[in-house]
Amino acid sequence: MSGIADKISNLVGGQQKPTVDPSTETFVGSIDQGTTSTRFLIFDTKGEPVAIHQEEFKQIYPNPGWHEHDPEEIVQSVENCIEGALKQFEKDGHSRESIKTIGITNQRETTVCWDNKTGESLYNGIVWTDTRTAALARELKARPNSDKTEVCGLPISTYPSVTKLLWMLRNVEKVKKAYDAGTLAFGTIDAWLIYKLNGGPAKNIFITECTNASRTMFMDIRSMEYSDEMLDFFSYEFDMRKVHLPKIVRSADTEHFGKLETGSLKGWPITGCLGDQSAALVGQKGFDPGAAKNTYGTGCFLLYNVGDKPVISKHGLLATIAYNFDGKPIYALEGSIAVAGSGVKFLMHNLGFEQQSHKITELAETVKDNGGLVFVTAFSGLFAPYWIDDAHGTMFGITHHTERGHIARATLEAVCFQTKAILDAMEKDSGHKLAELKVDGGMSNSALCMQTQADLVGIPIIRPKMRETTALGAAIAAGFASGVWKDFGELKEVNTAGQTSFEPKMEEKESKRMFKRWEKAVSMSKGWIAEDQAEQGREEDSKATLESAKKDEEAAAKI
Ligand SMILES: Nc1ncnc2c1ncn2[C@@H]1O[C@H](COP(=O)(O)OP(=O)(O)O)[C@@H](O)[C@H]1O
Ligand SMILES: O=P(O)(O)OC[C@H](O)CO
Repeated sequence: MSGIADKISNLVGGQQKPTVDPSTETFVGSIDQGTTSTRFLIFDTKGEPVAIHQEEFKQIYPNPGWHEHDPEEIVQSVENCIEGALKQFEKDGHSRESIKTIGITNQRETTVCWDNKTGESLYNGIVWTDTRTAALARELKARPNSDKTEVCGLPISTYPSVTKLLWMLRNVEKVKKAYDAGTLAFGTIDAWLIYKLNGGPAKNIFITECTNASRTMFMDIRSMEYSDEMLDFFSYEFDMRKVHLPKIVRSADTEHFGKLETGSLKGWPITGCLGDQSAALVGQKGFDPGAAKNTYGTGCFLLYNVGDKPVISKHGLLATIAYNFDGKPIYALEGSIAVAGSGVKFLMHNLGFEQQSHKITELAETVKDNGGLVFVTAFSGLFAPYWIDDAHGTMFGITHHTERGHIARATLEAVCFQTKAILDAMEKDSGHKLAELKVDGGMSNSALCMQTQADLVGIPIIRPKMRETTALGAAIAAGFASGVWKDFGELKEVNTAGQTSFEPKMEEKESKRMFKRWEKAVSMSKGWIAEDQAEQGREEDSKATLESAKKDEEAAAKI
């Protein structure tokens, strides 16, 4: 159970509350489908969550560098969370009729392929962190005119959805068959959820929201439509126009997202959707150009609002859609870090350090500094601003003095160093220095991590009391579409009370020295996948897929 869930259940104290007249109350539901867990929250109009249910789901790592989710399990987790939160909500005396609308926010880039006749997924979802496409990304980069950042805002890497789709077309028999039959549907998690929650093929609501679509590499970030140039570029082996791509719609919309077709909220409308990092920017009310937020979840993502025109980075950042409520898109510069909380989980699950995340912070507090240890947590290569896909996780500076506390501390510091590198790049791209940085996400619970962050970037780090900002952002999008809130002014009081400010305390000389060591470690973490290994990787991809297909067939034969 998350901190906020603890808080709510403490407030509720297990007691039955008197029933409140639904006509005097207004709430907005929010589905938050993250990388490691799903949540459903119900917010009041002051942006306070009054009910939450959270469920973790399976992380599947079939081979080194591979990371998958079961798409059906994800849908089930959403349905379970809705039921769980609603039960709590009604136990507290509220009526489901007072929930006006529902928003969705989700992990981005993770790619699902399904058959649009049966509505069944054809393979596990390939998660945004997955690096099996490193060789494929290199192959794409080597093609003529492969720098498409001007069009879609993203560099070619293992990260965007397109490489995951191409991999499935090459390696997954069922996906290839659906492609040949003309029934192959592709989508990110928003599209998959909207399709399934609306009842799948019966209704065939096949749409994607624009902040999510901007992570596929198929969308022109200016026109907000699929780009012919991008579709042509990726159509050298398979024709991208033969794959069904969902229609791109705005983030706040009363016409296209449909409604829930099952469960206790059957019939409730969905009127908002945002990729999770865009949602966090909205939840932090980063509506003005120059506003920024950094979300420390499974990964860590810094979004900087650049206003109504995209800024194409020259320093390793991404251009992305921040949100589009009314047909006038707002853009952001983004610095994406692949490993943040997942580094903490790695220490817990792979190295057996502790069993709870906050204990990793406590372990890090047992030492006064990193003891000279630097941990480049490049488990998925290194994302922004470096984009080194052949980097692997590497620890430098180990001596007889090194203990577990140093490793825990270096794990927390890794995300702070990368954030510093991203802020430096952002300053170069935008010509502005941030005055403060707003933060949220699970790992921002770690005061040690946030203090280290302030020390390394030299500006105050502002952490709100209510840190479910991602879910709040989706609720805001849905609430705007359906008239719960009418303008940004009405959100002035939302989530402002009780924030914590971490002020920089470290001497600049020391923070510079630490950062220099980090940069040295980054340069030494490169080149861990040699060309021949990359090729071998491709052969192994095919072998592994054949094996998994064989297992599927054997399982099917047993039924
Ligand atoms: N006190 C803490 N110290 C360090 N890491 C933490 C702490 N609390 C939570 N985390 C980390 O935060 C991550 C979960 O954050 P969350 O925002 O829920 O992620 P997501 O939305 O990606 O699923 C986990 O990886 C967890 O290990
Ligand atoms: O699950 P998170 O919060 O780390 O976010 C995942 C991102 O959307 C991936 O781009």
